[in-house]
Amino acid sequence: MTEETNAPRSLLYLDGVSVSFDGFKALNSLSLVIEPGELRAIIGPNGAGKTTMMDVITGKTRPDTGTVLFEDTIDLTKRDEADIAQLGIGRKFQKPTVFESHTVWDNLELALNRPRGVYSTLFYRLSGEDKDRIEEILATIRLSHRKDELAANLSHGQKQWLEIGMLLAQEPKLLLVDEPVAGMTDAETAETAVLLREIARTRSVVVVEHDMGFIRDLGVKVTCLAEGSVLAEGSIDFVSSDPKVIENYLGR
Ligand SMILES: Nc1ncnc2c1ncn2[C@@H]1O[C@H](COP(=O)(O)OP(=O)(O)OP(=O)(O)O)[C@@H](O)[C@H]1O
Repeated sequence: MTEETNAPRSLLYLDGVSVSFDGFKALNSLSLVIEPGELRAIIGPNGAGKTTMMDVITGKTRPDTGTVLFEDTIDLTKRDEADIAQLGIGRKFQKPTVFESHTVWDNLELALNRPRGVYSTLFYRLSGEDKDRIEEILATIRLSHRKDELAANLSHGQKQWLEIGMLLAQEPKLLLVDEPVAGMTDAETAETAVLLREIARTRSVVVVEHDMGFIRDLGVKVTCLAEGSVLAEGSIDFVSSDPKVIENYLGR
């Protein structure tokens, strides 16, 4: 028995999820469970269904069959994309999309999850609490020393971190991150593993990556997808020594 009896058992629950495009099964009875506070790595060859899985979770694509539940009871297949974002699922696409002509600070301020509407937008003043939250995010994303810099002047890796920070400003319960380290320097890649582990102390994170060194650095449970379903799941050593994974992915 845990003390928090109301806490969800699974944050995200996918069971038997299938999606077809013109008869081709992009997802083929995919089942996956993410626990509250879990950091999970997803690997798999091109076309394995990783992006389609993210699209199903965020409501961009409707599954043909299967169950997709958030916090045990919320049926995500019945919600639209805006609803799902509001429920606390944030998604970081591969390319950074920050406001280049704004400062790092302003990018985070714009992303803060605060009441919207004409009145609140016109008369909104940043509270002390909001400022503290922005400072905290800046520290998490390693950009405190660059807060007054225009986002355009950041390195590619720093732009990725800033966008992660903008998602954190919305306090997601689940953060989906697509190939964050593509194009990063080795130092930025190593730092990103540390950063995501820190973020996962306060929320769940699902990260899709091809960079096996980075996946190893993360040191978390790995799911390998192939042909739209789970091929193998477990520690990186377990998954990377699985003959099916070697044949379908690592050995290619
Ligand atoms: N909107 C669509 N219409 C038709 N086919 C699609 C569509 N979206 C995805 N597919 C197909 O579904 C399969 C799975 O694609 P998906 O993008 O989910 O794979 P992935 O694992 O993310 O691959 P990658 O590592 O290359 O990003 C691919 O064969 C792809 O061509």
